[in-house]
Amino acid sequence: MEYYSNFCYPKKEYVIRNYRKNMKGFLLVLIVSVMILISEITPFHHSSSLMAAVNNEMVMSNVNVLSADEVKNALNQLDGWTEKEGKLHREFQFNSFVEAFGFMSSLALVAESMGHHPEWCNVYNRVTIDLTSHDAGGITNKDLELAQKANELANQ
Ligand SMILES: C[C@H](O)[C@H](O)[C@H]1CNC2=NC(N)=NC(=O)C2=N1
Repeated sequence: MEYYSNFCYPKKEYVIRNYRKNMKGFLLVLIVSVMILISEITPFHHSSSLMAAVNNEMVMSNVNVLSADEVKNALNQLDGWTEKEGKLHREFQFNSFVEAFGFMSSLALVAESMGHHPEWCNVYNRVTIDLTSHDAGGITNKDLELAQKANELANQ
């Protein structure tokens, strides 16, 4: 009975205040949960998956393997690039390792933003690049695009 004396037991107002505080927290959690639930079932959610579908469509439309003639014609516009073992191939030479590596860093960012990555090799001031689209199983427009970007970056 000592334990329940006025001295130890929290005052009535304190209990009520704490209860209200807890209720506030509970309501907040409830509101956030309902908001998450609503966002999952409203068109906002669908529109984001719609955008993903549109993006995917754009990516997919770019992955047709080019014919031998198409590659040959495209190579006429691409300085320094040849076709080697079914891949676009070029060797770049720079004045130093730092320049070569700077070029690779810049092109790496372009490649990442395109979701398309080169096979490449760096020895001191030389960077050898081979481009093919692994998913499509041959050379595609994405390889031409990346080759063009590589030329632009190397000429800067
Ligand atoms: C899922 C991802 O986007 C694909 O695997 C990408 C990644 N980078 C790629 N890079 C290259 N060169 N060819 C691909 O087919 C390829 N596919």
